[in-house]
Amino acid sequence: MKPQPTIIAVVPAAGIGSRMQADRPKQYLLINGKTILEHTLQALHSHPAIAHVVVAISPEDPFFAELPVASASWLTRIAGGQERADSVLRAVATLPADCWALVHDAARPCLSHADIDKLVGVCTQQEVAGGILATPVRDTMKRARPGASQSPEIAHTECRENLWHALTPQLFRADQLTQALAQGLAQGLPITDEASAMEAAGYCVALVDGNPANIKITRPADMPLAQFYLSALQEHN
Ligand SMILES: Nc1ccn([C@@H]2O[C@H](COP(=O)(O)OP(=O)(O)OP(=O)(O)O)[C@@H](O)[C@H]2O)c(=O)n1
Ligand SMILES: C[C@](O)(CO)[C@H](O)COP(=O)(O)O
Repeated sequence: MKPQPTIIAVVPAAGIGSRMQADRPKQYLLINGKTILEHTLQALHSHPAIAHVVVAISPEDPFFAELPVASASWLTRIAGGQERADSVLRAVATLPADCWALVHDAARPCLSHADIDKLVGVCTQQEVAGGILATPVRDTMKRARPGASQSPEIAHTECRENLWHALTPQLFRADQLTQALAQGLAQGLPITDEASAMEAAGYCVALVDGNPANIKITRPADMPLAQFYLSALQEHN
């Protein structure tokens, strides 16, 4: 049995939530009386394997300082960057090299402790550089013809065998992730999650079958679904 590593959660929360079309960044919208960000931070902080939380906040953000959690001793705020990967790199680069970074979107509040346990278990017991929560694709996948049409034509059907949706958290050693992110960004690669940087750097990354309720709140239609999942989750975490 490998020793349990020190795990620090990293929460990218410096986005503007443009697709949500709200009056504030989506991580500050309320569900059951708390902001989405507070739900996410609480889900991470309340897990016994997580030693500390680092949250990336936009330097122009006027909301975070008003949250009670802003003064928590278990939380460190750092300035986010232009893109999600920049925010994550800035946060992970502050971590001790030998700890593990558990990177989780602020926009995913419906995270269960069971899923964190599953991810940590695979990453500490399998011979992999790290892993990500993910769910196998269930639907037939279509590639659209390029164009700005609201209802584009189908170009072709993609093979969905071995195709997964990447979720978060994504768990890697802080030193390896820092180097992989910096290298991927310097090369101009499309780094939309931590695993894409680690893959580009040649590392082996595990797919860990996670709960599909762990949705990323992105558009207005996601809010009632997130409220349903959060209410169900709060009986278990
Ligand atoms: N420069 C950025 C951009 C995004 N994020 C964070 O990355 C997570 C996932 O990104 P996404 O869902 O795309 O959030 P936004 O970028 O805010 O949304 P949009 O693309 O609709 O503007 C979110 O918690 C967001 O706050 C970040 O920390 N720094
Ligand atoms: C990291 C992520 O949530 C995995 O699916 C996703 O890539 C974030 O993408 P976004 O466009 O930054 O929301």
